[in-house]
Amino acid sequence: MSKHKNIFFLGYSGHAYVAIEVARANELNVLGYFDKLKNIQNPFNLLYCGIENDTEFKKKVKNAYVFPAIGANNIREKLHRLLIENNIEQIVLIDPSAHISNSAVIGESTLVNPNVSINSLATIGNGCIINTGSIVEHECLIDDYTHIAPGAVLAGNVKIGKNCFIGANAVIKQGIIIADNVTVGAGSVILNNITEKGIWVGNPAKQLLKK
Ligand SMILES: CC(=O)SCCNC(=O)CCNC(=O)[C@H](O)C(C)(C)COP(=O)(O)OP(=O)(O)OC[C@H]1O[C@@H](n2cnc3c(N)ncnc32)[C@H](O)[C@@H]1OP(=O)(O)O
Repeated sequence: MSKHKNIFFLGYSGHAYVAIEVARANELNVLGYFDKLKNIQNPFNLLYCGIENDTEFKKKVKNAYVFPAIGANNIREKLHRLLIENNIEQIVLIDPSAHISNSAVIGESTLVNPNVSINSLATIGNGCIINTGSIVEHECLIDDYTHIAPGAVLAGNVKIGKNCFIGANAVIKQGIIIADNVTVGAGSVILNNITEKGIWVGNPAKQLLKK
């Protein structure tokens, strides 16, 4: 049972659209959004509430959750830190179609999209995105602000650092450890540990070194 019935969003574009629908699937009432600019398309007819760092922000979001719904890991991290600094109520948004083991732990302000599976004893940090249809197997550890894109598969005991992006349909072999700030390309297959930040692509994945 959620403590509040209402929620505001930080950000209102593609990624937020999915998060808003997940919130509604959890019977939360979406009151509006904060962003730098008003979204002209406004597909969900939401109220524009201004920017999140004005002096009235805390007052405006009283008695509601606030969810940082920005795809870029570094911006989502900033917004999550703003929520902590202002002692604002956070929530984990999990689509009802996701399978979450009772022994899994999921941090605040993380979004779990439709048809995800998170298995036994997996631990997921704060402000992560576990995107549509991805699989997080037993005992995986995913650190804060990491995005697991649609269809990616993390086999058992995989450890992924902070601020990583694991591309759509990537596969990470069991037991692999990935450092902070790593990007894995769409469809790539990781068979060895990645110990430094950078971009890895292909099968088996190799570091992408820009010319
Ligand atoms: C709901 C959502 O939409 S969530 C978002 C889901 N999106 C994704 O998963 C996309 C993930 N992004 C990628 O795969 C990107 O291609 C990245 C981040 C790996 C690389 O992007 P860039 O740095 O712009 O690389 P760029 O496109 O210049 O390609 C550089 C080289 O890497 C190769 N390459 C790029 N991506 C991949 C990949 N996924 N697998 C294999 N090779 C790749 C390119 O073919 C190119 O090779 P070349 O130099 O021999 O021609």
